[in-house]
Order: sequence, then C-alpha cells, then structure tokens
Amino acid sequence: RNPPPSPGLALPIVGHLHLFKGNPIDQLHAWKKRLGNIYSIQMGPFRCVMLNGYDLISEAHLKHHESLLERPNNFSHEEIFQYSGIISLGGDKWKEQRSFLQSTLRALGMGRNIMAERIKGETDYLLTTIDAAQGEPLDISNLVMVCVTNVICGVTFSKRFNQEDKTIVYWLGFLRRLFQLLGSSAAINFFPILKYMPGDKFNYAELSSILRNMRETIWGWIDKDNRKINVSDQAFENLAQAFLTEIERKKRDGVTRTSLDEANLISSTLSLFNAGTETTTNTIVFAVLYMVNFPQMQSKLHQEMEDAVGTDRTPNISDKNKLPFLSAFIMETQRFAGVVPLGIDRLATKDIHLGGYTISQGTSVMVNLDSVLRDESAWGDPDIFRPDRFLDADGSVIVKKELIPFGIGKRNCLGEGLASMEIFLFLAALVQKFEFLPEKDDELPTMKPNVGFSRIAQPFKVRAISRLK
Ligand code: HEM
Repeated sequence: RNPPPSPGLALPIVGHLHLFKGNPIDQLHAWKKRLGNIYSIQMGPFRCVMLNGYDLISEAHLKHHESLLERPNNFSHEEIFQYSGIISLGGDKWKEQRSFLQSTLRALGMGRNIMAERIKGETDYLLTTIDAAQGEPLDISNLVMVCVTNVICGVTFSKRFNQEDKTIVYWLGFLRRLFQLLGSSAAINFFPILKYMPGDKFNYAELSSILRNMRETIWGWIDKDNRKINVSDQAFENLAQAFLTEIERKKRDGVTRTSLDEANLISSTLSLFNAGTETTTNTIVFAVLYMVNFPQMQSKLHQEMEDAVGTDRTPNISDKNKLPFLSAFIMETQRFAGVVPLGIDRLATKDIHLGGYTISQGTSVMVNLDSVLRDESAWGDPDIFRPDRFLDADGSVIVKKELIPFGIGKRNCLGEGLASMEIFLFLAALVQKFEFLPEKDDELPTMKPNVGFSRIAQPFKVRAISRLK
C-alpha cells in the first residue's frame, strides 16, 4: 500500500506515542527533518499522516480537498464537541453550516465597513482603558481578549461587556481553562478509557462541566424567548437571530435533514469563540511584544502613521493601502508567531496519492503550518523577525503564497476576514496613540512563546505612553 515512512517501531496499543520526547511540536519538527515532508505516526489506535511544506499541503488541500473535508472520529469531535458545530461537523451538514455561517457573517458586515464600525467601538474602549493606566506597567492581554470577545459577542448576540463585568470574567476564565484542558486531556483522544481514571486525572469531568457551562451561557445570550422571529425577515441584527429564523423556516417547510437546528446554533457560536478569540488576541499581543523588542520598527510604524493618516482621527480600514509597513509588520507577526502551529485534523475519506506515497482511506491527516511559516527554502532567514521581507524595493507590499496562518483550501479558517480586519484596526489605533516601552528600561520581555494548541506570548507588562497629548 506504500504508506509514508514512520519514525520507528509502533508498539501494540500505544503505537508511536512512546517515541514522543519533550515538546510534541518540537518532536514533529525533528521527525520532519529525518523523514521528509510526509510521514505517518500511529497515535494509539489512530493512523495519522503529517504533512509539511507548502507544496504538499497545498496539493492536499487544493487538489485533493474533496477527500479531506471530514473530521476524524476521535474523542474530541465525537464526545466533547458532540459532532456538532462548524468545527466538528462533516459531509453535507458541514457544507450547509459553513455556507450559512459564511453568508450570514458577510451579510452582517464581515469584511465591510459595518464590521469596521463595530470593531472601532472596541478600539476606542481599548485605547481609553490602556490610557487610564497612565503609563504604569500593564499586562494588556486580558483587555485585548475582552475587546476581541466583544466583537464576536456583538456579531452573534448584539451584546458587549466591560472588562470588569462578571459575565465576561467568567466567560474568559472558561475559555482559558478550556484551552488548557484540551491539552491536558489530549491522551483521552487516543485512549478514551482514560476518562474513567479515578480522581479525574485527565480532566474529563472538568472539561465536560466547563463545556456545559459555556453552552448554557450561550443559550442565555441567545435569549430565545425574548426574540420575535418572523420567517419572512431578510435582514438581521445578529447571527443568532438569523439562525433562529432559519430554524423556523426549515420547520415551516418540513425540512428535517438539516444542520440548522438549536444544537448546532449553540455549538457553532461556541466554535466561533473557541476558534476566534485566543488566536486573534494572541496575534495582537505578539505584535505589541515585537514592537517593544524592536523599538526602531515601532518608531517607523508610528512615523508612517503620522505621515499617512496623521493623529487627528483614528485610522480606518481604507487607510490600509497607505500603511504598507504596518501591513508588512502584521504579516511578519503572523509568520513569526505562528499562533496556530498545526491545522485542525481531517479524515481521508478516500485513498490519496501524495508525495510518492498513499494515504489510505480512514487516516487522520494533519498539516504542520509551522513547516511552511518557518521554511528556510521559502524565507531564507525564517528565524529572524524581518517585516521588510514583505516589501519590495519601492516599499509596496509583497504577497507571499507561503504566508498561510489561516490554513488553505475549502475548509480553511472561516474567520480570516474578520480576524484580519480586527488585527489591522486594533494595531493601527495602538500604533497611532501609544509608544510601548518594556516594564523596566533595561529588560526586554522574552519573545519565546508558550506552545500548546495555540502559541501564546509569555505574560509580560508594558508601559503605554500616550503620544497624543
Ligand atoms: C489570527 C486569528 C486566527 C487564526 C490564525 C486562525 C487560524 C485557523 C486555522 C489554521 C484553522 C484551521 C484551518 C484548516 O484546517 O485548514 C482555522 C479554522 C477555523 N477558524 Fe480560524 N483563525 C483565526 C481567527 C478566527 C476567527 C476570528 C474566527 C471566527 C470568528 C475563526 C473561526 C474558525 C472556524 C469556524 C474554523 C473551522 C472551519 C471549518 O471547520 O470549516 N477563526 N482557523
């Protein structure tokens, strides 16, 4: 059957899990170096293939995409996410869900000025709250996360919260803990029996309880009973309203085979928070971390802003073309930080011939995005933070095909347009208004990240000195 090479002896029951040493991401890189861009690993009972490098990943997700649109039947998708919601669904239900969410988010302004206005409200809140610290050392990550969460809350439920609001404090607590628990409970994915270990050793009970709480909170926010649904409505205030209306339309038309139901309404909105909050927040926080570490670049960013936009008004999305260095800085932040090191797993629904090997039907397929974002043959000096790599000799932005922080193909990130708009508007406003200094003059915060499901900056504080007196 010509399977891709594997790293060594697969033991009964555990497969290759016994060969993982230290950080799993580093281990995957080490195997790529030894085995090449495509290799297989047996993770307990699951056959997995890991894809590396732009050519193979794009061939898989662009040429063979129809065979790679499903999720594997593992514990996370099956039991934790109950095979519901945009991230875990497969087949026709996924297609229906994706197309409904995409068109509704577009109608609600994704990628357009209405969304920019919503984000601007949060930008103002971010600037005012940072300013209130009057240059005292401040960890901005929580505040950024509140603002990013508010953008999703606004789009989905027409709600927003101040950072001290108890609801948002609990919600962010749940989200953070969920990400930790998805890491500490990962072994259950391969050995579901571990969920019965005494003392909740693999955090199954806690994980289930947090997800229950999050679903209940979302149901509360949806506020179904107070909403008047009119099936002939064509314009909506928010995603939940559009979704509830569509559910009623399906009922009216007697459609039973549909993913547009209440369970998926809750799970898909939960998916948007899970996929969109940490990732966007981490990218913005990394950009601030890099500004502090590279003060000359920070000055250049501000100078560009002063020259192109000035300081009399806050930057808006149409200023993007006038701010090529900021665009390049953001692209380099996305490349260098690599906030999502591995794409979300897919299932091969047919045999796929790739890179001289056969990926057999039923195999889980993972892509290593780091292997593209840090590929020496694509970037030359991938371990150096150098925004200029995205600018040509005239200072215009160069688009590089290897910049794929959002994945690639038909099942790539659903929120790319929203995330890109948020990252640009939040950072443009921060660059215009503040100079960020390290907490102590002679001590730069480390750029070495913590790596789990996502990459996150180690906690650091900055002094934000207002430039607009
Ligand atoms: C900087 C921010 C973000 C990054 C780096 C990011 C990255 C990714 C990546 C790598 C994937 C997997 C793609 C694949 O398997 O090929 C993904 C999937 C997804 N993302 Fe994002 N994302 C970000 C922000 C967002 C936002 C703001 C939202 C929504 C509000 C979102 C919603 C989703 C969803 C729903 C999926 C699953 C799509 C599906 O299964 O069809 N993401 N994202």
